[in-house]
Amino acid sequence: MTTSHITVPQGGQKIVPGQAIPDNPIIPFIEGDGIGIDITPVMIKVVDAAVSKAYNNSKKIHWMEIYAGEKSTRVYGGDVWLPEETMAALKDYVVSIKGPMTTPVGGGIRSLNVALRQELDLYVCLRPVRYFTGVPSPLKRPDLTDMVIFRENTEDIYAGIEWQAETDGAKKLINFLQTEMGVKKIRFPETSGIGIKPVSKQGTERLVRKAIQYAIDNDRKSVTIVHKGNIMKFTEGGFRDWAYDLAKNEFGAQLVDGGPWCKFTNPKTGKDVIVKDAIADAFLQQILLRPAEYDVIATCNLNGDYISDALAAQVGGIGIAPGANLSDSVAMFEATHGTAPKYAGLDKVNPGSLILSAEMMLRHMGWTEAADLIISSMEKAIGDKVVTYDFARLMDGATEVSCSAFGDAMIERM
Ligand SMILES: NC(=O)C1=CN([C@@H]2O[C@H](COP(=O)(O)OP(=O)(O)OC[C@H]3O[C@@H](n4cnc5c(N)ncnc54)[C@H](OP(=O)(O)O)[C@@H]3O)[C@@H](O)[C@H]2O)C=CC1
Ligand SMILES: O=C(O)CCC(=O)C(=O)O
Ligand SMILES: [Mg+2]
Repeated sequence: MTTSHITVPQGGQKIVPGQAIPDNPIIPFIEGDGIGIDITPVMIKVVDAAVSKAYNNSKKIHWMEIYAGEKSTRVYGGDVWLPEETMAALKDYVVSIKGPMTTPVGGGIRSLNVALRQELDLYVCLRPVRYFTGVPSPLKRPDLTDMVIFRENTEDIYAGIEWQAETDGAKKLINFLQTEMGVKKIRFPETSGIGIKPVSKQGTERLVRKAIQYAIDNDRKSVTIVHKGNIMKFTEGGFRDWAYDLAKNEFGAQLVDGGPWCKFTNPKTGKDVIVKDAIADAFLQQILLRPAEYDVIATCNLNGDYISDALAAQVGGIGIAPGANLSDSVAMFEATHGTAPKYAGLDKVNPGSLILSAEMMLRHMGWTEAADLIISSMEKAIGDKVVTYDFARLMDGATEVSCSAFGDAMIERM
């Protein structure tokens, strides 16, 4: 493979796990497809301004562009969507941020986003959902929505283990299921595409452990296991049972009123933490009607994907929904939304989601003063009704600004 399209920035230092974050860390970034070209430079400009202001120029991120997706095919040529040196850099530099990447529907390449999460074993997809005062929302009380989603990021049907209808692979698997496994319920075997949904005890436990620990560390009142275990008994149902077992075995949770809900005392606050569960369809209506009853959410991959966008809509849309993909050693931050192709290159969309993902990154690095500046300046810009099109179309008296002008509006308010 051709290598060395990556230029390591002069004067920057690598973040080394277990050591203090240097004042001049090298942070790899992937620009992203579609609106990546609009939002990524704005994110970098806003973060640089916040860091410079917060630390009086004594700290500075050294950004290192690495490539994946469509830009990678232009830089590396032909079919190179995810170069080896990109994977190596993401592992080696430990903390990174990425724009969205396109995944074609039906045929074509499989999701590069999913490939990154699987290959780096970024098993937690962490997506906090909170309300910013002034953001237009379809709810009467959007401020009651304050949840943190822990979406399992490496397993489930989302992983794409599937065979196209009428191919040798689909025929072979369907034949195996019918002849060796006694399966009689495939309604149209000749024309079925077929997929496999792996959900494991280990995968569930490591995700739920992080969710419960987050509730402890952040004084949250409950963890809700969201699943469809009534129908998919051994995958989603397994997820629910393993999650409850973990709460009991590792955190000492005791049954509430005979169960299945349980609770334990937060060792840091002395308060109760409730561990409960909800079936995914009912959960989706309850978060709209009774959002205050939900707090930390732990769920399988596909449920987490749906819930992320639904919850984001409650607090103003995916234009400001941030996220992180985490393993025990690597953290890769990214927006919840996709490449929104119809807006690509128009300098129009909301850069808030990627900027708030960078805010999570700064907090992860312990650069809380810069993170706080990002939050406060975004609150001020929205409070002044200086917003991008997505908010402006729902707000009375708003000043609609471009993607880059919204970044500038934040910087002016730091
Ligand atoms: N992690 C990743 O990289 C992700 C990648 N994708 C990929 O992105 C591609 C497009 O997916 P699609 O389903 O259209 O979903 P998108 O999230 O890209 O866009 C859907 C709609 O959400 C709104 N939106 C998205 N981003 C913003 C923003 N920054 N500011 C304001 N509004 C925004 C727009 O709404 P409106 O039209 O109302 O203005 C847009 O049309 C697909 O290939 C998909 O696979 C999808 C999700 C995540
Ligand atoms: O990989 C993709 O294209 C979609 C990913 C997605 O929707 C998500 O991560 O929320
Ligand atoms: Mg999604």
